[in-house]
Amino acid sequence: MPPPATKQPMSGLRSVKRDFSSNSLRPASQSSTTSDDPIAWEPTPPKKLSGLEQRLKDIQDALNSQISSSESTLSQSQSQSQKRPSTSQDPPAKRRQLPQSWDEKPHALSQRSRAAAYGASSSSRAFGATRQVNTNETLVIPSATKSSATSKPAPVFLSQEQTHILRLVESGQSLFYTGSAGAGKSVLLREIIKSMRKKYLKSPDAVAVTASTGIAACNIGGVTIHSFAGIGLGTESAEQLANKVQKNRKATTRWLRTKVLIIDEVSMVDGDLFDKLARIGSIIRKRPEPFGAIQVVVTGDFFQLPPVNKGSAAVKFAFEADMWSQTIKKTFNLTKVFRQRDPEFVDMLNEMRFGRLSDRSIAKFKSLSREIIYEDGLGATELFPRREDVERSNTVRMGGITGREQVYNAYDGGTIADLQQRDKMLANFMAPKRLVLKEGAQVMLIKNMDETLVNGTMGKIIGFVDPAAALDDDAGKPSSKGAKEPKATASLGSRQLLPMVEFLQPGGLRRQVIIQPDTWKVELPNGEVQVSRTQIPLILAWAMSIHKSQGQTLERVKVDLAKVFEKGQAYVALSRATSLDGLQVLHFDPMKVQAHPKVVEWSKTLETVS
Ligand SMILES: Nc1ncnc2c1ncn2[C@@H]1O[C@H](COP(=O)(O)OP(=O)(O)OP(=O)(O)O)[C@@H](O)[C@H]1O
Repeated sequence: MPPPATKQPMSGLRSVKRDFSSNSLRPASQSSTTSDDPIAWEPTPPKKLSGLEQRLKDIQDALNSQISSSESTLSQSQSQSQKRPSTSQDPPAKRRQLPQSWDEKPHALSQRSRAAAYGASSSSRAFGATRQVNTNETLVIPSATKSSATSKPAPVFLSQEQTHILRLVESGQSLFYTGSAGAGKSVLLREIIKSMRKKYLKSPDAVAVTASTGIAACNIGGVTIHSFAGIGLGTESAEQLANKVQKNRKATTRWLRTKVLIIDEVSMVDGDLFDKLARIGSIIRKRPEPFGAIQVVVTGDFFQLPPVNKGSAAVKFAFEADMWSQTIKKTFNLTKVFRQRDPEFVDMLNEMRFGRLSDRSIAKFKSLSREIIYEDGLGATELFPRREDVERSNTVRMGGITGREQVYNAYDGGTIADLQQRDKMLANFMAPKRLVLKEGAQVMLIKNMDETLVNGTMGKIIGFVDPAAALDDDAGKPSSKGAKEPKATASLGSRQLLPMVEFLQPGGLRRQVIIQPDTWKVELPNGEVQVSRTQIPLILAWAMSIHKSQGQTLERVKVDLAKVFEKGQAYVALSRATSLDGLQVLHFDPMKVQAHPKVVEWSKTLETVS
């Protein structure tokens, strides 16, 4: 029998590919210690591995090989079907030795901490105890038992649609591209930024990377559009703002040197602001064209979060700006959805995006109120509209575990002198100023580390490692290169314990990693670092704000729609999930998932070309 035809997950109006012209658009310590000292890490890690970093790498490598060997032990005692089939071509297993100090401290610690982290479970599986609950109202997701140090997902290749847009940008076209949540807008944007920076290699400040909000800007390594433009809050008229910019040498230079202006998350850019920016560009660059003839590349999804409302004034979207159609010469809609593979879920989300839910989808969303038990012990991330709810939820969960605790205070830097503005900008970083971690805490990685450890990967703290002690045990011994490295700790600064996390990867694979601090920067196109933060790239992940979740891909999501108040919020929250099985929705109400009428109307004016 031929296999049933599989449906390709596509975004809304998926039978058509849109390519519309502007004309059609309307305008580890031994005891329970808590360290609270600031971390004195250097903001920029050295390229060459220092002695300490090399030691951490050795520990990590040894840990990886240990995971592999423990997996084979586990496999033997379990079903043969879980074994990786071995072939005669398999290379012999390479045995790595843990440094002596690791055996004495972190490894022993890791055994203890697992017991603490996973409660009564004596299972050798790291992710929690199993629960034999399976009723009609409960979904039980069994835990996988595999471990992995090196699992690699397929590399991402741009789709034809994405490549086409990239080529147009490379040819100098000003354009806007959109697409539903998970259609690969951010992936494409990263390629566009890379390519544009390569194109203007000799004048790095020619490429201005901006976004509507600080969080979105941080996600793409750029600045807010306000910051780029040098307009403060931007409340004055375009002429007054241009005057202000002209008095600011740095801001004027930025406007003059920019050849490509990238604006991400445009749904949150106010229409009046768009017009003002277009006009300021003309004035500063003394060119009549909008933005003074800078190539403008805009992306975002107007069905997601709208501009922040100014009091009682009606929302004005960027596509309503007078200058929109004069600036944007081509508009594209990415039609293939990557985040969700299940066509039913993709269709449900698209119906929600357009505010046209079928009875079937409503019934399906309502059925998602069931409890989900993840037997590997990693729960869903609950998404809340308000930050206070996020903090309360994470604090309550932290209070419920008894593992050892470590406090990491971020090291902040940058050129901004205005303390209020600096604090505001720092608050946009995903990394908090003060990060409290505990053994057993559910965490999310907030940096891409490699192909499998990416922003959004979930895990649990299984212990804290003292890398400096590991080095001291060998102090005075020659390094692999023969040189003594007694001062290697200087590259990391303090002797603070580093968290060891067991991450859960696609397919249930587990991976243990020691997490080192990382640095986030808000950088102007000329390389000036306005603010920077060095912190451990982890956040507590029992709860997260919907605002911060924008742009994220999450496997386990819980949303209580009773708390959602803004149009687009429900769509953003629910579309973070990769599957229906990993999504719990409480108080589903079709009224809560309305699309903004202006956006629905606007989307109808878009010309479609097959
Ligand atoms: N060409 C591609 N091939 C395979 N996977 C892709 C491709 N493009 C994007 N993805 C994957 O799809 C997921 C969603 O991508 P991305 O975050 O870029 O979507 P988005 O349109 O920006 O979503 P949102 O609007 O929700 O922020 C990511 O996991 C990403 O790795």
